[in-house]
Amino acid sequence: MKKLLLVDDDRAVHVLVNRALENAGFDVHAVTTKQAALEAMETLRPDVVLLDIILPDCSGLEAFQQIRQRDSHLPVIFITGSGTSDTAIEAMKLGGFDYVHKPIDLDQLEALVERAVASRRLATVPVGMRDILEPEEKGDAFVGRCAAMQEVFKAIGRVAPQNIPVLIRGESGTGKELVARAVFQHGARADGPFLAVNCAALSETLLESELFGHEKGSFTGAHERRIGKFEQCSGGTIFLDEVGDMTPLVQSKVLRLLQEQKFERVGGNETISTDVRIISATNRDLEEMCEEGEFRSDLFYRLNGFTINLPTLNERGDDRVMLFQHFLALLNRELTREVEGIAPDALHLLMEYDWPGNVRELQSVLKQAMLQASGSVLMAVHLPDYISEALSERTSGPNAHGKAGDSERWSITSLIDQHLAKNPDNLYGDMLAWLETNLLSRVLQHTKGNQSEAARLLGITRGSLRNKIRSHNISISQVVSLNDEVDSADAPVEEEAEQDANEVATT
Ligand SMILES: Nc1ncnc2c1ncn2[C@@H]1O[C@H](COP(=O)(O)OP(=O)(O)OP(=O)(O)O)[C@@H](O)[C@H]1O
Repeated sequence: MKKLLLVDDDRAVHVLVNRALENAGFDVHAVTTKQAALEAMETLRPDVVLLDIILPDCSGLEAFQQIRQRDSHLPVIFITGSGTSDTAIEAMKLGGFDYVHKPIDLDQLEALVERAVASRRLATVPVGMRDILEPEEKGDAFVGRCAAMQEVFKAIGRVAPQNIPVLIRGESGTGKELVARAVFQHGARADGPFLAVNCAALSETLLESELFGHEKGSFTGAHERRIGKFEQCSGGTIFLDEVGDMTPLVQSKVLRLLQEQKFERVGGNETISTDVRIISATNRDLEEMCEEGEFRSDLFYRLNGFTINLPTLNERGDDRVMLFQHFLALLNRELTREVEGIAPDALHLLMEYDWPGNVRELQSVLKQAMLQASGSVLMAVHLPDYISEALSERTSGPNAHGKAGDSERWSITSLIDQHLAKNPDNLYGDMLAWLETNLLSRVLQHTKGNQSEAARLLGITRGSLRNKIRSHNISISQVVSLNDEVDSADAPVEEEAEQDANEVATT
């Protein structure tokens, strides 16, 4: 259970917060003084603190500093009354997580404490880059024994102590966030703050304000000054996830920050100095984006002080078996089950499957299978149907489902119905992956493997098409060879398909 320490001398706030957060799974421990808070920290070991800015025995700021001396990564959210914003801003500059005003908006509070707990987890739960952690060890295991993963671990060890920006690249679900946490935890700034921002999750205005802060009145809704993550995180590390999704405006501001470690808040004139290390991650083809003018190449070079490339799950050989064991052990604990192994038929399917969603998909498939299974062994029937369907589709060729007689089986509605009947928990992702694979295969077949023409028809860039082909593991030569209409007159086009296929294989 997540533990929240509330420090406020107003007992009405105790009742309110308790009522709001216990439903969200928080154990709320309320005290009224700084002294009681410091004592509770020893026994309770809270995940987050909610601290009134004015306390009977000292100021909230003084209490904050003493709390942080005891636990430098503990997120502290301030509660402020009217007229105390300046003190709250001061606290943010010292590393406070955020603040809420009285009367407290309980929905906002719940969202904030959830984010604070997630942020603490990123900074403090150790990432063990060894084999599987023993169940009693606390932490997240970063499983990997294959050569490519050993290179990743070595790279983390080499670059973590240097104060240079690190760019982590890899398809979705390959473990980029785990790498970012490991770089931070093994770095010289491990005692400093670690904040993560997902650049794809916010609009341009909100992202700009989240990163750089804003002055009161700088845009509609900016009712007061706000401190941004770069200011809040001085002396620490910031993780910019999905960095390829930043707009040109935000890109130029981040570039200046990287060059000068200086910036202005949105709507402000004061130049603020900071000292942050940037770790960024993306699954996008930044080189292609630079060529297309979508990403600044000077920013790309600055972010890319050192690159760590994560292999796809398919490239990890027997690591997949280790990951099956690892997640079975974790899921046994989470679901209080005692599944001991995987039957040969299920293992065969799991080893043959392409895993477009990488480790995250593997985790979700095993969970779905465990929920289906009642005994101590996972069998093929417990796996989601799309795993065996993807394999039979691969053997019979992607155009097989266009044949007469198969139309009912492959109609989108019936496919959705089949999945719905199994009470899925990732139908959106599964269906999109299925649809995208079929769409791309069909169009590539139509263009006889010509990727430029396929990209034009699809209305996407060639780089984006190439990324999708790679992430769905589509073999262009196989798609083209299935086309009955390919004849000898198409030889030059086939050559291009071959060249494209090689390009996919080597990028
Ligand atoms: N090698 C690994 N060992 C154990 N768990 C892993 C490994 N790689 C990834 N995971 C787990 O898989 C899930 C997805 O990993 P993560 O969020 O780091 O991927 P990501 O590359 O950042 O994905 P995205 O690009 O979609 O944000 C997480 O639960 C993570 O703990």
